[in-house]
Amino acid sequence: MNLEELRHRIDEIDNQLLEFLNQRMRHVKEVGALKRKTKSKIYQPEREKSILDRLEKLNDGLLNRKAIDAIFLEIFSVSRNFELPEKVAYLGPEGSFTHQAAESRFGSVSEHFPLATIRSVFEAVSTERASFGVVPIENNQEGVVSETVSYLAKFDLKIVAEIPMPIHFSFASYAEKLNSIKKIYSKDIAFRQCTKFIDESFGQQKVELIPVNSTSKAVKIALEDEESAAICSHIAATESQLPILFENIEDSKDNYTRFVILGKNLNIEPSGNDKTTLLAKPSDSDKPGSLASFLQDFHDANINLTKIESHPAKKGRSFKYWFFIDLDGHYNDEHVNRVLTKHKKEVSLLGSYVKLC
Ligand SMILES: O=C(O)C(=O)C[C@]1(C(=O)O)C=C[C@@H](O)C=C1
Repeated sequence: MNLEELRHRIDEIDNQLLEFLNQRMRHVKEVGALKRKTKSKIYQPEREKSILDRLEKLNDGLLNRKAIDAIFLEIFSVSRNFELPEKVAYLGPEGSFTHQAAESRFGSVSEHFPLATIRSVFEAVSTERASFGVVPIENNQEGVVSETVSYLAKFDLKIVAEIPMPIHFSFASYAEKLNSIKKIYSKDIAFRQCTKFIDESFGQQKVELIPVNSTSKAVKIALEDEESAAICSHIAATESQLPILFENIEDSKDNYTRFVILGKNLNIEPSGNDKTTLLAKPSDSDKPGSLASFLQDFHDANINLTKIESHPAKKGRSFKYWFFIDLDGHYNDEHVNRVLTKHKKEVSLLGSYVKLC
């Protein structure tokens, strides 16, 4: 087939795709109407995951799982916006890794808006200015984002989904040669995570590393000054059209950040592969063995705790700690529910959601 014939075929397939997508949206609108009547929630990540899993199994063509996810997550996003326009607050600024994470899950049709602090994302969801909020909760090189954990304890919000995302840094600048660069701007965490690249590229050369509040801010400064560069996200450099000189300059290729989606409701159905997050404040925590006996109940119920981190309770002058716990399973699973009910006075349930990492 020549180019013209191939394009003709593609056009015909696109026409059919459009017709099918419109058919799909008609059903989605009916689902939306049903949900309004029964007051059930629009975003159902466990249903989306089961569609993606089914399509992956069914698929015998060229598309891989990543491609299927990219296409269908965008379709789900359009669907949800048909049912009810979605507003998503994220920890900004625009071009931050949290922005990238939010768009990867909510698609580009949803309205995303950046907020300057983690606290303001929590407030936006609490006051229903946003239907969902996206914040980072931990990085596998740096540990937990304790601000997020503190606000999970303070606000009455739930984790409705998690987004694990590989963190890649780009090196962007208008400079034509590396040796004309005198200053590099970035967040201090990014400098820490790109030390090999900086040492190897600028070991002999005098270059100033200047920490700023965000990698997007670093891009803005580097746009104005050809003798400077930014270490930033891919999205931040490309949106501002700052040329990327090197990609993936991070020391560890296994650098992942886990983001969480915050919502107001807990009612996410079990998917069969779920994670539950809790904040535990074991009573009598001053007594020897109280934490051990609390944990023993999880062990006895055959519940796998995948994380336990102590977190300052920030109550008065005392040095009391709470425990931030992740476990395998859903709060509706019989064995999980039994232990949570036994400890209901000591435990705040932060959410059960599809396990992705
Ligand atoms: O099945 C539903 O509950 C829908 O609202 C439809 C749909 C979809 O597009 O397939 C859209 C949003 C939900 O998050 C899950 C699935």
